Amino acid sequence: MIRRPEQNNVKVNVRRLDHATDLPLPAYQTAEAAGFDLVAAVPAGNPVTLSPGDSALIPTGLIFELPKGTEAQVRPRSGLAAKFGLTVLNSPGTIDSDYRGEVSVILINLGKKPFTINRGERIAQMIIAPIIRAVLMEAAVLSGTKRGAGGFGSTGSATSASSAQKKKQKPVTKTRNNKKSKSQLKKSARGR
Ligand SMILES: O=c1ccn([C@H]2C[C@H](O)[C@@H](COP(=O)(O)OP(=O)(O)OP(=O)(O)O)O2)c(=O)[nH]1
Repeated sequence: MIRRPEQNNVKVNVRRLDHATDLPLPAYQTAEAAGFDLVAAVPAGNPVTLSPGDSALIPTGLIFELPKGTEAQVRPRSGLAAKFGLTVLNSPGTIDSDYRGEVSVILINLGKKPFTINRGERIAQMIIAPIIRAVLMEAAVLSGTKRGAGGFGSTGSATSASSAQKKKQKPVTKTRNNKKSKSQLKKSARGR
């Protein structure tokens, strides 16, 4: 269901820990931004440098009290990913609504150069989203579908299982004595 933006607003209590009181509270940067940025609450005099391939748990100094029925997702910032190869290792990180600990961001440097994370640096973004909780019911028989167990590229690509199957089923043009004619041999030599 598409709702007007103002209908989507939910109040979220957020507590700034002692090591983040001087850092700005997160805020949406545009009227319709889906997420707000999280900043690094690393000590000012002790930035974290990630060498290529390294990862680290970066504190945000924030604790959220998410409303029941919601979650928060920690996602990468595309600018950092595109420019430096810096991304969120477990993206999207899941923040449960009953979590009352500090939110941390697991950053990994997939780039080619070391990247230094300074205090206050915008390192990731957080999206608040509704969740659906399933009531799992064990069942021995499940309803049938057209797809069945097909997956992992079973539809739509030239190399898919179904088109490979079709190729297999293509009738073979036989020549006398089941041998290829000279012209056919020439054609297959050209890769047709
Ligand atoms: O990027 C993340 C992911 C998780 N968390 C916090 C909030 C979340 O509610 C809690 C647990 O996360 P998750 O369920 O992903 O971790 P787990 O490895 O399954 O641990 P647990 O057994 O504590 O659930 O850790 C973060 O601060 N940052």
